[in-house]
Amino acid sequence: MAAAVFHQSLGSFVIHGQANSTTNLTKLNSKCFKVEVGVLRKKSPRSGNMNIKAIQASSSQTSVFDHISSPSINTTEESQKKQNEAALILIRHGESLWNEKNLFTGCVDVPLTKKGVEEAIEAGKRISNIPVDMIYTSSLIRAQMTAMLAMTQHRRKKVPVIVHNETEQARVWSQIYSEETKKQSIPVIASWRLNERMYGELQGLNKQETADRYGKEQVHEWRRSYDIPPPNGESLEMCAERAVAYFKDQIVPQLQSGKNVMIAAHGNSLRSIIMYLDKLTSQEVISLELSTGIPMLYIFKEGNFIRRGSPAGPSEAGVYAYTRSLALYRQKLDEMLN
Ligand SMILES: O=C(O)[C@@H](CO)OP(=O)(O)O
Repeated sequence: MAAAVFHQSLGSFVIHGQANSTTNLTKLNSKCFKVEVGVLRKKSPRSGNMNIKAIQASSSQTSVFDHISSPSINTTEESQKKQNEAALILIRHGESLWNEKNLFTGCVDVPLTKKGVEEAIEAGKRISNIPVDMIYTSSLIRAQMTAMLAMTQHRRKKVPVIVHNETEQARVWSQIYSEETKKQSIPVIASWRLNERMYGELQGLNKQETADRYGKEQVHEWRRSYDIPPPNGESLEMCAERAVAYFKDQIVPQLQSGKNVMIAAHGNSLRSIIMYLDKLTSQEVISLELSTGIPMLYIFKEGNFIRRGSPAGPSEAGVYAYTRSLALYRQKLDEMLN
């Protein structure tokens, strides 16, 4: 079960899955207290001012999430733009073979473990009622596997199709010649800018052995500080320069046009994006931990990102109560599929 936890003393929070997960490095102490998933009022003043009832009452617009076949719920691109509302799902990849071995991975391209595959499928179940129009992944296989496995669970059953624009030939050779087939597809765009932070000379080293050798504090600084890079690697700040820039340049315009977006990426590239979305300070981001395979939902509305936390299940009431659009989308899926 996912939970978001405030760290009272630091005023920041962690997002984690199983308490005993090997990838969850967060130690919860007595100063931490749980809050309802997705209601991070303290760190999200924009969302903190709203309660669910108020939001239900205020969201009387027509749906922006509807690309399913019923004509009664289709909206034009123009009205989507006007409404300016879209879902944003972030997923850290499932456990990789090097997570399992406790090795620094960074930009080394290793696949998921069996547990990672299961985590990705579970993540997919949790978001199976949330609309997805575009998928962004890093160029690394663990993020791409996660996105594809998660989408096998989506109730809408659109087909994720990797966009190949790396050369003109690749672009031409991967064309789809049916408008109907295109409509039933979800473009998947892979970019190295969403890759894990490049871990430099730590890549391939065992995390425990490195801590034994250089000291726990030094290794924690390399792993979690904002601006201290590991030897010949990227600091979180350097990672943010490419990942957040990509998010702002490529992904925000899609959200602004009403497209619902899923991003499958990595612990640190997502930490940098969440730092931007939640306006965390460089001190607060130190305590931000993401477990493997836990989806997190934001609503983009009127230029703001409103954190909705992690859907614990495909029908979690809180998620759907939040916007009329999401509730309608889910209802239409129920009607279509039942
Ligand atoms: O090894 C890595 O690439 C990352 C993510 O698994 O590790 P860390 O938790 O140290 O940032």
